[in-house]
Amino acid sequence: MATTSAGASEIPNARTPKDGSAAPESDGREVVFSVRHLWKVFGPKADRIPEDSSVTDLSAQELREKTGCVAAVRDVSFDVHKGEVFVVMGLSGSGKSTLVRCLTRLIEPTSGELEMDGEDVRAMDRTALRELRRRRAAMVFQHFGLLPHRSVVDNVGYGLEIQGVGKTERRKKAGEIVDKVGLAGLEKRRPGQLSGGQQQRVGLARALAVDPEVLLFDEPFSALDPLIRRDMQEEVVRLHREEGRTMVFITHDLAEALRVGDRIALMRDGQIVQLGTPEEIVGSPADDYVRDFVRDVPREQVLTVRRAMRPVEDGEADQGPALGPDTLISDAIEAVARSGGAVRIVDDGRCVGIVDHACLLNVVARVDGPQHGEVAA
Ligand SMILES: Nc1ncnc2c1ncn2[C@@H]1O[C@H](COP(=O)(O)OP(=O)(O)OP(=O)(O)O)[C@@H](O)[C@H]1O
Repeated sequence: MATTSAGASEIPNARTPKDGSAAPESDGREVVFSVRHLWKVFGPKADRIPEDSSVTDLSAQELREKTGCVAAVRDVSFDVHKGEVFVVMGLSGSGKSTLVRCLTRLIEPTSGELEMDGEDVRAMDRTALRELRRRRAAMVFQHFGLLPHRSVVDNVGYGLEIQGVGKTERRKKAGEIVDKVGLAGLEKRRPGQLSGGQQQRVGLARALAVDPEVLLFDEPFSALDPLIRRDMQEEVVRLHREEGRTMVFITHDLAEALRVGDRIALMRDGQIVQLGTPEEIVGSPADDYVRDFVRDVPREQVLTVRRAMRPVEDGEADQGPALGPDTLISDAIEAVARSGGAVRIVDDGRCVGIVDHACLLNVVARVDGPQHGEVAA
């Protein structure tokens, strides 16, 4: 795959044909949620909208004027892979919350296919749905909904209580999770005696206590001040690294999306305009909207040397310092500055490219040099 084309051919398109021929590829990875042609329409005769080809291509505003309906989610298809942090990002009103609530049918989809672990979620009865929400895909909300008269440890154990787990076992398990999220020593406090960040940790701990396969976060940190927010983002990344739990994370904050996401689905007017890794979104924006969105991102902190390296010339393959192909441009800049010359990019013992001052600067300055895209990763 050429470095600059990364993502373009892999981006699952939100508006895939009805026959599913362009359904997203999962690269052989295990799929937790599989979503195909999902629609959620609010308004009169909403269920007719996805079927009616005379209105499905209208803009959000035209659709509203013509039908009185809002298509909060429009023909969206994607997979969430096991063990990834899948971020749903977009401006206010783009459909993030509606889409994620559709995954566990907290909002009932209008049409489309929806599976979790191969099971048809739309066909589930009330009992199966309750089980899904309680044990399999737990939601962490922005307003954490803690019980004010209960202690931290009892709030954390609440989900276990609902499951009928006995008090001793509940307290033991809740105590372990309290430690895990950095609340040790605060077990007996009431939520009102905690800071916003600590309360959010309790909310997170409560979701973790039931050991769900997937954690769904709805803008969990947007009410927190920036430093605590940063702390919580690191907490999520740490938990994810240690446990490999699958997470779906809604945010309208690009920096947050880039920090926590393995892949990001960028939404606009109910559609996914681009789905890719942070590097693909920042390095190969799908259209002007995405380009505008990522314009102020410090590219050197997101892009790797794969996008900067030039072909190896005679005599360069065996000498000089080496870096891995996943090294961030910012780290490579430091390495090149220290070495005073070119640095080899070595993958699996093989020199696959070279970075020097010029090609690193080209990426930072958004100049596509002649080497750009010519080196196979
Ligand atoms: N119950 C409803 N009835 C009618 N329209 C709705 C309803 N819920 C959401 N919408 C509309 O659907 C669109 C998507 O809303 P949604 O809340 O999913 O967006 P969002 O990206 O999560 O926004 P925010 O970041 O502000 O929470 C918006 O235009 C919203 O007004």
